[in-house]
Amino acid sequence: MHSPYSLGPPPNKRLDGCNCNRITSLFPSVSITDIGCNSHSEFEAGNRDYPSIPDFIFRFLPSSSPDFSQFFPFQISTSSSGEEPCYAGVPMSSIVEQGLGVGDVISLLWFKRSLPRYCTKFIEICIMLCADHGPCVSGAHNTIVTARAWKDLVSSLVSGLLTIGPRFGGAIDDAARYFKDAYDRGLTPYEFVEGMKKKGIRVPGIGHRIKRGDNRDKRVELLQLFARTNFPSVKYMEYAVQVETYTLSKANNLVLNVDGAIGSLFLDLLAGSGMFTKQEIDEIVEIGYLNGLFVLARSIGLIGHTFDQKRLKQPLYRHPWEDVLYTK
Ligand SMILES: CC(=O)SCCNC(=O)CCNC(=O)[C@H](O)C(C)(C)COP(=O)(O)OP(=O)(O)OC[C@H]1O[C@@H](n2cnc3c(N)ncnc32)[C@H](O)[C@@H]1OP(=O)(O)O
Repeated sequence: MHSPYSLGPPPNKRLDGCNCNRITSLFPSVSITDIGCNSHSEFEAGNRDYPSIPDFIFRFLPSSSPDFSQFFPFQISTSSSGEEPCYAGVPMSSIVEQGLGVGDVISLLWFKRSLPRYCTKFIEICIMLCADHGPCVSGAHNTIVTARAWKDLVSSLVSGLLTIGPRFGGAIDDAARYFKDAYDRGLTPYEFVEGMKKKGIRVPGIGHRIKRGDNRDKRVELLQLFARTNFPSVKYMEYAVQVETYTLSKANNLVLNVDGAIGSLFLDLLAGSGMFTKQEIDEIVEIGYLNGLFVLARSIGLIGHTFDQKRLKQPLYRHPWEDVLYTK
């Protein structure tokens, strides 16, 4: 009787050796003749005409087989094996012909699906608005100091990126996590904020060094305007605004910051677009996809700061000693 594995085309000549022995041990129902090896003596002679394990799996094992995916520890959605690369199955030519943008590419590569245009436009606005915030913020400062030490582009870039974290640009995921949990549990802003205070945790997405209740962050306003105009629902964002109203009653610097705006609005995108199951939303929030938006965006600005320092041939940075309090 024919094994189901023997239905594929005959193996091509391969350079990576005969794996008959390993294939037959991985798949006990496969005989060496199924995969084109005529005898063990050929196998023992190290005949190189027979399929490699990946070749065998691709060509002989049905992709519906429960065994299939376990043999691919690197599972990717960018295919480079055909005539042109594909992102999550969408060929590059189609991406270009349809006039898609970087938001669409992110939706294909990160979320593995084509999202509606208002979603990909929102992603693009996040990236544009977070690309730079001047030279004085943590990331740009580090990058500038490194570039002025005449380090290369990659070193300058990563020295800035490494400052992204809970206090600077890296609070988007936590903002999404905490706002989602509080909203889904029906907590009032008072219960949420005071509960966080009892736990000794600052509310992620709230607070700014410079911005105040009477000097709002323009980026937040722009994101809110776009979402209110284009999203089917902004319930998480409205909840974050209610939290902000409460925190502003405590201190004038406790505004909804750009991390909090992106975090809450991305929850609205995930929940309102109808493109994600509840389980997928929970997984995205748990894994933490959203800080990636800030990392990607700010890389644009940090690269610009590196080029500025090199073009202007800036000398080695030395911090003014007047700032330093020398103690014993
Ligand atoms: C692009 C961006 O980087 S946006 C910022 C992303 N980060 C966050 O959202 C994390 C949460 N926020 C924070 O940690 C802060 O608000 C920061 C780091 C953003 C700004 O902090 P600063 O302006 O330096 O405020 P500072 O640390 O001096 O705090 C002032 C007071 O406000 C309180 N406070 C500040 N932020 C919060 C917050 N998110 N929740 C509750 N209380 C807060 C502090 O406890 C402090 O009060 P205390 O002195 O009685 O303890």
